[in-house]
Amino acid sequence: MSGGARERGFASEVVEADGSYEATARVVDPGRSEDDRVVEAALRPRRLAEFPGQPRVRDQLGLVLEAARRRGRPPDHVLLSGPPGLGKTTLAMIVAAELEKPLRLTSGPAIQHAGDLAAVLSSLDEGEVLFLDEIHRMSRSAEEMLYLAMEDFRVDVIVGKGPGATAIPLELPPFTVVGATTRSGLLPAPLRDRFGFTAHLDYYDVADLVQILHRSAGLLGVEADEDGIREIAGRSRGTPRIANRLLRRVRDWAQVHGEGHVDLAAAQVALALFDVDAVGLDRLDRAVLEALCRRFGGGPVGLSTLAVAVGEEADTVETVAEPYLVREGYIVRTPRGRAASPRAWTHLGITAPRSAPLQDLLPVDGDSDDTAPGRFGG
Ligand SMILES: Nc1ncnc2c1ncn2[C@@H]1O[C@H](COP(=O)(O)OP(=O)(O)OP(=O)(O)O)[C@@H](O)[C@H]1O
Repeated sequence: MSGGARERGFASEVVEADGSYEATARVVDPGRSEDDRVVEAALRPRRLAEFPGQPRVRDQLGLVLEAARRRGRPPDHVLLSGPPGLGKTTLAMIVAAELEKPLRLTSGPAIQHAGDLAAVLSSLDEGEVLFLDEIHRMSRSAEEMLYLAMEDFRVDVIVGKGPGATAIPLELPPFTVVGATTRSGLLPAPLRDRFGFTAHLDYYDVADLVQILHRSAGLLGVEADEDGIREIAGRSRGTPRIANRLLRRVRDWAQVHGEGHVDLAAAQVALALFDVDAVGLDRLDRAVLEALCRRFGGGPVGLSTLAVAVGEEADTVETVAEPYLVREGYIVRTPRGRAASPRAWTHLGITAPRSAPLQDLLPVDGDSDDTAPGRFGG
């Protein structure tokens, strides 16, 4: 996000300070790496009509924006939720482009004090779009200031300290907030209520990813055939960011080992080289499944024991491998630990022992956030 902002020279840009987009060696990581940062700016669809997938969100957002345009007023504030890499930043940019207004970008972690937010809000021009990424990570004091600003287009600037402090109201021109979050459950209700339009982005199905990959291949000048694109789409975990990244790795392979043409064979060999299997699992994912099935008879086994078995930190297993494995139904989180589901045994090509715990285990309630268990129509 911030790299793209810099390239476009937006007037106010706040770079996220928490390292949440830091580079990662995992080719199937849904987070943004440094390498992605550069390429993503070029691959983002610019208008709603060019945005493949998420048809409901696209139609609803299109209606909200068109109505606002006809009224000549800024639209309601927009909240976009969903896992990383599905297009929240892209849609925020599209909102501004469709309204033909500038976009300001900042993020929750960058707004730690109400004063930080006041500075951004007071510099907005009429109709501008303010993109607040990771909005659930804003400080409480900034959140309270945002309620007022979103509802009444006003901020109270506190002058002075202690008993002598006074609040000076500052009128703001009407503007639109586009908030993005991977954890909508963490947003306080009063903040959520200020958004007139809320959309949840879901994982993409393979057909949508195929469309996205064809478009990206065109923009990158990569020759790619349908079978090659399909193969990449099927391994992309329902996530456009991962799809675009895998396409670049297959293109690299094709350029070094062939004529640069992305076809089925190139996709299969290149993605095997990068340890991404036919359904998008990587080495860590498979290590977790192998340990669970081969060493612990399918579980249930505690997270820390499982982590030791795969030689990783418990936190890494829980936050990096587990969300996708749970979402796709390979493992189940139970009150007594992690258990392999029938899909895990099938994927490893092992027959589950009769004693394997399959049906009698219930998932733990309240485990989910926007990044874990969901649906992937791949
Ligand atoms: N529907 C789509 N069509 C084409 N490309 C897409 C689509 N959605 C996302 N992308 C591409 O995927 C990449 C990641 O998208 P984006 O940065 O908008 O995701 P995000 O949801 O904001 O992620 P994060 O939560 O990490 O900020 C970009 O290169 C973008 O162009």
